[in-house]
Amino acid sequence: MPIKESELVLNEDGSIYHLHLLPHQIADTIITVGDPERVEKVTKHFDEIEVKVSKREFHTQTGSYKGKRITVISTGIGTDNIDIVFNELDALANIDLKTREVKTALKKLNFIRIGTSGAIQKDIPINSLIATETAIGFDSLLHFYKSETIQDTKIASEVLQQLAMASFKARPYVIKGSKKLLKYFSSFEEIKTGITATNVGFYAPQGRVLRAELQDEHFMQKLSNFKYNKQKITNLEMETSGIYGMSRLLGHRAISLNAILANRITGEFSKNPEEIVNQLITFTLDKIAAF
Ligand SMILES: O=P(O)(O)O[C@H]1O[C@H](CO)[C@@H](O)[C@H]1O
Ligand SMILES: O=c1cc[nH]c(=O)[nH]1
Repeated sequence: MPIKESELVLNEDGSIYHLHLLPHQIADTIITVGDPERVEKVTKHFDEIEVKVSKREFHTQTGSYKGKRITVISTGIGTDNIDIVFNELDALANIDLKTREVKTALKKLNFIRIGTSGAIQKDIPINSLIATETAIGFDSLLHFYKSETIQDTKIASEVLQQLAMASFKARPYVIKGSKKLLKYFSSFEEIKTGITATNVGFYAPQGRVLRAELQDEHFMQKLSNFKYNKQKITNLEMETSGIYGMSRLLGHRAISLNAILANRITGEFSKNPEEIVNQLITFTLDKIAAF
């Protein structure tokens, strides 16, 4: 059955609705970044760029780095955008946009997030790098998909219990990244592995107070005290759970690489965020080229 026009939405030129891309414009290896301006900071290292398309916060460039074809796309902030970006990239790879039928041979894409994050353990320094082994989602994106079989419900129940979360908040879900990509990227000494918590905002959802009061003033303390099999939650950001969830649902591989800009326990913020983000960019590109 062809997918209806209201579900698989295409623009007049046949491109996919929000990303405005055509199937041949994406590579099998895709770097996601939050900030649209970070796309060029990655592709300035490329040997050549063949595609440049921008719509809303979704800026895409495809080209090659040391002979490897790579797409770089900005997602903007949050797992709501991840829902759009991952469904549309998967559609470009795995749905025939002319017949509107799912292809019989499905492609497995490799997703690598180059993002920024805040550490919630004292011993994780600012300007260090963390590869996410396990993501804890405080957003509710995955609950809207049939996803029970891909979730780690044991860790999720522990989170619910140890954090004593109010029942009106979304139930946390837990998803692992790609074992293969984690093994590869964490084999380099520049990067450590960790458990990343993803939440729906930068302020109260990450325990920050400017003027508005927190519903649960102990949330951050409970998050940094959380323990599962001696492992602690290392860092907080806003996309990884969605990226891991959508990748698993759609049969792709994903790894989230985080440049630590803030340490929420010591109260420090990087004096030169650009420098550590650039280090993560060159680290990632070189490792992708050698993969
Ligand atoms: O630097 P990016 O990749 O956007 O990632 C982090 O920074 C943003 C918040 O400042 C959120 O998107 C968070 O996940
Ligand atoms: O503390 C931080 C730093 C970067 N990005 C986040 O989401 N949180």
